[in-house]
Amino acid sequence: MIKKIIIKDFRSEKGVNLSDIPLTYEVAGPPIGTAPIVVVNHALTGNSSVTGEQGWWNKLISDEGGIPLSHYTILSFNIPGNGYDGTESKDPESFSLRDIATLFIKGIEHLGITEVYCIIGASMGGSLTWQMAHLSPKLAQKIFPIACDYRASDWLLTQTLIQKQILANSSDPLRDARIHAMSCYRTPQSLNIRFDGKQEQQQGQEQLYDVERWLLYHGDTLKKRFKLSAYKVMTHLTYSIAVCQTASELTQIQSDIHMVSIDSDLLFTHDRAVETYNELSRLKNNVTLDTIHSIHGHDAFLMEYEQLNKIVKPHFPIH
Ligand SMILES: CC(=O)SCCNC(=O)CCNC(=O)[C@H](O)C(C)(C)COP(=O)(O)OP(=O)(O)OC[C@H]1O[C@@H](n2cnc3c(N)ncnc32)[C@H](O)[C@@H]1OP(=O)(O)O
Repeated sequence: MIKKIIIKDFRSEKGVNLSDIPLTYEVAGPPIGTAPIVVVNHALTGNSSVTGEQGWWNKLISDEGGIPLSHYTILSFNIPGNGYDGTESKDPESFSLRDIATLFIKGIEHLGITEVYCIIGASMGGSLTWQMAHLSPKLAQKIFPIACDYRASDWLLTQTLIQKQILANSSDPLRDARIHAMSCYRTPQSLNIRFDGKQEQQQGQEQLYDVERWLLYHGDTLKKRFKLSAYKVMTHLTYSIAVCQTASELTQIQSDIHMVSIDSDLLFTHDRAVETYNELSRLKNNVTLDTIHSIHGHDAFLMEYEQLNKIVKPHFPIH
């Protein structure tokens, strides 16, 4: 069930004073106060529905997965304006990722939570995890930033600009932005092996390669469940990832840091994660980096559950 709290006074990074910001969230597993709390941050097109039949990370967060749902309280906020929180943003650039992290921290305080066991998220949700821990260095015992970066790389800014151009100029902006995004979420190898140049005959329909039909399917599917205004909000948030300028500035985080990277990720590339880890682990003891080996690229955080669960599980013991 989606619940709502109101954040009373908030000054955004842009310097705008805002009052009464609705922040919606879901809780799964044991009620708040009865088990260690895990805050889960969603990515670009995600939402607060993490677990259960429709939950987007239900293969990670379940008694069979890496985070046993019977033993950990899962708290997940909707990013304001993501289209699942009942609001529609008039200005997609009103919040930065740092603003969202501040709002989530205020939300946690509002719910009376003083200790968080873990903050976890992947992709933009992973960057949000870095940002929350950087803003509130003692908030969580451990953090899991997965397939993400603490600062938008020039490569990510390149892809974001393409996304913005498509959103501004296409006659079917959400579909076309999704198609381009899917090409960043997979690898050439993943698509080449899967589709192998095939072209299924479709009676009475335009003849397309299977990969083209798959891309169009994803474009059309997103249009059915996502608002254009929300996609613009989320695209701006991706653009605004700027926790700090150098990895050494992340040392102020007091939580144990468990980074996870995907060796074939074309969006948040593995070499950047290794650089961050090398710099951080030189200065700080409690940092680890695990690598998911996959041909699929960025999407592997939603596909390679055998590996992801194996990495995460030892950090979520059953008490
Ligand atoms: C900055 C950030 O935060 S980025 C992070 C954002 N990440 C995302 O949004 C994730 C995007 N990726 C997806 O959504 C992926 O589909 C995943 C990772 C969830 C699942 O990947 P896969 O298991 O390979 O599934 P796949 O992509 O093939 O999707 C399956 C669907 O495609 C359909 N499909 C498969 N092949 C074709 C084809 N040739 N033509 C048309 N449809 C097809 C299937 O019928 C199925 O439909 P259904 O979901 O309605 O049942």
